[in-house]
Amino acid sequence: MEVLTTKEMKELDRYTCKKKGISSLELMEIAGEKIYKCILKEKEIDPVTDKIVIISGTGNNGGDSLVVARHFLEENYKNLEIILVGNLDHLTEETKINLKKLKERNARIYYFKNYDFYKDYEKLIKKANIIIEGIFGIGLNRDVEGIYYQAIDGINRSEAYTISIDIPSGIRGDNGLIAGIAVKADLSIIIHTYKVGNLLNDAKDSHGKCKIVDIGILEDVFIPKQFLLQEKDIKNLLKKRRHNTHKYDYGSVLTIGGSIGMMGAPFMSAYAALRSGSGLSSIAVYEKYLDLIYPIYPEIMIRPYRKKEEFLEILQKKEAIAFGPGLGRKSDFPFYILEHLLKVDLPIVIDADGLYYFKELLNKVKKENKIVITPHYGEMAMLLDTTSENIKRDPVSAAKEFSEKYSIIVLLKGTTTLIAQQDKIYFHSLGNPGMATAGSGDVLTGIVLSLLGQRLKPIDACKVGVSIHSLAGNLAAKEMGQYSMIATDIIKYIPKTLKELVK
Ligand SMILES: NC(=O)C1=CN([C@@H]2O[C@H](COP(=O)(O)OP(=O)(O)OC[C@H]3O[C@@H](n4cnc5c(N)ncnc54)[C@H](OP(=O)(O)O)[C@@H]3O)[C@@H](O)[C@H]2O)[C@@H](O)CC1
Ligand SMILES: [K+]
Repeated sequence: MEVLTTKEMKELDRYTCKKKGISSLELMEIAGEKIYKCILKEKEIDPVTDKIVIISGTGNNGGDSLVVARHFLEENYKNLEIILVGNLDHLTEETKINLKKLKERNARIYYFKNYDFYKDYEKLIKKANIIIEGIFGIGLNRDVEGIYYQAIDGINRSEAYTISIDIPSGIRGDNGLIAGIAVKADLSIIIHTYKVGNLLNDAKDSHGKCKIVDIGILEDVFIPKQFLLQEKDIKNLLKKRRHNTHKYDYGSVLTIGGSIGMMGAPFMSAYAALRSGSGLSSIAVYEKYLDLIYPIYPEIMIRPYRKKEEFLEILQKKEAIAFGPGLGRKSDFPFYILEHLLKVDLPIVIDADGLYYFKELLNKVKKENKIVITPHYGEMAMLLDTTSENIKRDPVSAAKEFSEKYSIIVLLKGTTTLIAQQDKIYFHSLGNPGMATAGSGDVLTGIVLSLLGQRLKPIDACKVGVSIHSLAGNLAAKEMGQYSMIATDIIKYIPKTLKELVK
């Protein structure tokens, strides 16, 4: 399923109208009807006892909500009030026409034009047990203030079941950030497909359940570049094992990492790799730190190195490398190691402190390198010499531009994780907030490492890797709860996840 920018969505609206020979009013009519039907499918509403308030803005999102209102009215829903928020001079043509149609049907319409109306607004909302809001859609272009702020605040104070049209009002369509305040919906009915703002940053905390409605948008000349990853997209990428195989067929993988106080990180990566199917999994650790290791997992080999020759020896027969978990930033040796790794033809996943060394060696990256980097927003900001706030504002461009510039895959971790391969972006949105816990990233690194070692293409290793990580994380959250789950719990549920995925 593709993910659109707001600009692309608007262009497709226009294109569809032109190609089908319909007006944007007619397209709004289709949207309104589909939204109305979707509401009734999702929520049982009694025409006599339920109290519905529909809150409309002056733009076309409001227009959609007014069409919905008309359908309720025509189907004899008795307790229906409509509140129009904003200056009537700003009504779009389509919204103006739909308002007129409601007036002709004697709908109960109220106007929230200034602060004086707030008390009445509160009263109306208090009575409602269902709110449908179309204050702002993807046309939101600045912070929410004044009566708009009050309108949204009122909705959030009420206990009514809240339905947002296209996107909860106050969420920015292109980055999912809250513009001062945003509706907290129970259900969001998204028109045509996900827009970027339906997925990133604050989106998940405001949308509630998401439903998509098809309004017949035409995409015949549109080449999508952004996609939402779904379970079906990764299902066939992992094959059943053949009998006539041995451990080297599943890859011998190596995690390079560990330093004082951070020995758990490479262990989690190496162990997650084993649980994800690697034939052999080793840790390369600087000899100085050897005494700090307590070998908790007997299946993992520990390979100390002191000099370059010893390190080269360890690399033999390895299929893939993870560079960075718990590596620290105190020594220069990792520079030499990474410099060497960039010269040999091995897939490599770079995470955590490894990214700090990688930044210094960016000029040595070659097109033929198979590199995956797995930064979170803070690490992406470090790589781009900017702030996390800037990355939040436009994570898609940050990941895309970095991937394009260095011909590497950027797996940018967040509430929705992005995987950028040049100009193509995959959104992955299945995890849960319990996964924001120490070592969770090391586990992801280990899973991706394992899949690279099993010779999946780097892009597929990322797609499958984030999916295994989140699905295992969701199982961990189910049993341990989001507060208590820890990174090793995610590893614990990799087996169950893989059993489901490879059938
Ligand atoms: N064919 C169609 O037309 C179809 C349309 N569709 C629907 O249209 C929606 C997009 O509609 P839209 O572009 O009219 O903008 P919308 O989201 O309603 O915003 C309203 C206006 O508010 C203003 N404004 C912005 N920020 C503000 C702020 N902070 N505080 C105060 N005012 C602010 C700004 O106007 P401005 O003041 O900048 O002139 C903006 O234009 C889309 O989400 C979908 O629901 C679909 O049904 C498909 C068919
Ligand atoms: K809305």
